[in-house]
Amino acid sequence: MLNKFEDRAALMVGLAAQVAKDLRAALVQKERVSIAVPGGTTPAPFFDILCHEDLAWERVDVMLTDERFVPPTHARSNTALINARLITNAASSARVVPFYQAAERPEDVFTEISAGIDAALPLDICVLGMGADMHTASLFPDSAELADALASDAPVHVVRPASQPEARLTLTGRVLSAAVHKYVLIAGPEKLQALEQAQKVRDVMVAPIRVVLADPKTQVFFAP
Ligand SMILES: O=C(O)[C@H](O)[C@@H](O)[C@H](O)[C@H](O)COP(=O)(O)O
Repeated sequence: MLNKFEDRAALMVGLAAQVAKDLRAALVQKERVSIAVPGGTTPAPFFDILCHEDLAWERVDVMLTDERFVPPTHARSNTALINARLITNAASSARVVPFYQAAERPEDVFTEISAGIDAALPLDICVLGMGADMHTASLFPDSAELADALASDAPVHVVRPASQPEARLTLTGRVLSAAVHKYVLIAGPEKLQALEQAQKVRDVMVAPIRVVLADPKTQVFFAP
């Protein structure tokens, strides 16, 4: 389902209201609730609104959908992004599930990070971004590891997409598609065009966003 908003401010308010509603409903049913959120340049205004929602954040596990394997001091760190913009104000008591640990290579800390993520699964809510190349999380069409990252039984996978400057850790296709509530947050005409293309393409290797688009319950939140 496509939820179109008149502008980006309304988009971010609309998605924050939906996610807060889902969190509150899940918190009535479960002791702990888990949510995965994207990095990148789009979601920060969404985080700025969601972080003020009055709910039992101390019972919420927050994780990324993917992380560039760079330290939190790095300008491209998604961990730094959510620590600054989401894990603050009312949401400061949420528990962040680590996606980064200092190491030469992500493979060196994979077991520990994977175990921490696994303990917080299945996801109650997953908010995903999407690139103009129809990637989502760090499931990129130009990644030699894509087939394994889609099929893996592990919760995360190390990928080294040709188009990206650093190695990445991404939630696997299985984890993303198993989330109870799935949302895709996109803005701008280029992303809408990519979405329309992804809905025509049947091959998840060409359009990795199909890991969630294939589920008719997935909701897309869009503004021009
Ligand atoms: O690490 C990342 O970059 C994100 O998690 C990634 O999956 C992002 O959602 C898309 O690349 C869209 O990024 P933009 O929002 O910057 O267009």
